Amino acid sequence: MANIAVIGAGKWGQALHYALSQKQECLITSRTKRDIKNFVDLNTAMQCEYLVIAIPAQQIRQWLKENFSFKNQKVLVASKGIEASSGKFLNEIYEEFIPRENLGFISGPSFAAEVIQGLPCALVINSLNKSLFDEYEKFFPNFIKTYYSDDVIGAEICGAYKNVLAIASGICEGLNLGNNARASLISRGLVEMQRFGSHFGAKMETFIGLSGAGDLFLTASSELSRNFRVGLGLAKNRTLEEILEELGEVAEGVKTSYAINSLSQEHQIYTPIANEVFSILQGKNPIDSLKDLLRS
Ligand SMILES: NC(=O)c1ccc[n+]([C@@H]2O[C@H](COP(=O)([O-])OP(=O)(O)OC[C@H]3O[C@@H](n4cnc5c(N)ncnc54)[C@H](O)[C@@H]3O)[C@@H](O)[C@H]2O)c1
Ligand SMILES: O=P(O)(O)OC[C@H](O)CO
Repeated sequence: MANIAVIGAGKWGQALHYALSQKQECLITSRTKRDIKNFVDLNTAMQCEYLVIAIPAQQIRQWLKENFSFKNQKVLVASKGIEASSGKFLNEIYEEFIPRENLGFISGPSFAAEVIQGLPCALVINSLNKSLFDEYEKFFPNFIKTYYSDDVIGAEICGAYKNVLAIASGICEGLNLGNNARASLISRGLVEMQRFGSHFGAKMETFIGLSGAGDLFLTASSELSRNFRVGLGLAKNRTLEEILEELGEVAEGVKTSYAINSLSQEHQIYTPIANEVFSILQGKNPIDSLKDLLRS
């Protein structure tokens, strides 16, 4: 009988299901039935001791309220984002439903499209409970190297913030600003997200590791990133509605930029790149944003 299940059968849920099926049977469930091996209904999945939850950040609170009842499950959160309506980090939302010692958060550079092909990758499992890492580590296949960190807030901020910076990088690419501009944007973005993170207690080392620089470099330099593609579309003056409709998948950086904009105002944190992404999403011309960034 399988003891591990993935909840959410989008791109990342399916890739994690593929990876976690290499060494043991792994169940998967979703709102709509899918033709995937070991697809089960939600109730069956919820009987598992280990649950990997891969649904978009903005839907998590509602999903937990409607579907989750705690029976000592050990939960690995696979989403990357900050709740826009409240500015809450995912660990704060999850802790309203699940004790923190039963929670872990995945971070690091990991395009689902590559994981589902079994290409090598390295991930971090972040938890205040090291034994949760020890238990989950055994489930991962040989092509994924797992690292442990207890910096839950640092990993979360990296995973969420880099999506906003990937939108900025896509805009930079779409405007043909060149390699120098992109390298400057990415490195100043790294400094910016570290400044934001340290305000909330994140550790410096997290930003220079897989969760920070690793995921930022990946997402901000490839068209495989949905967030990067949102930026490309914005640079071509396409509307956000058109871009998201064509994407057909979640681009967490959009709503996360709203959350960062409010949090940075509330806590007086200097976040110029994220603020410009927010303004562009509100209709500001990207060229005006560029001029303002160069002046600030
Ligand atoms: N795709 C990747 O490469 C990747 C890698 C790492 C992390 N992530 C993160 O994983 C999360 C999911 O991304 P994805 O790529 O699977 O997105 P996706 O758009 O491919 O799929 C999202 C899934 O969530 C489900 N969903 C949407 N609203 C829901 C709700 N209210 N209740 C239950 N399920 C709901 C959808 O049915 C869909 O199956 C995001 O936070 C993303 O940042 C994605
Ligand atoms: O396609 P994106 O932009 O959602 O990025 C996917 C992953 O977070 C990369 O690690």
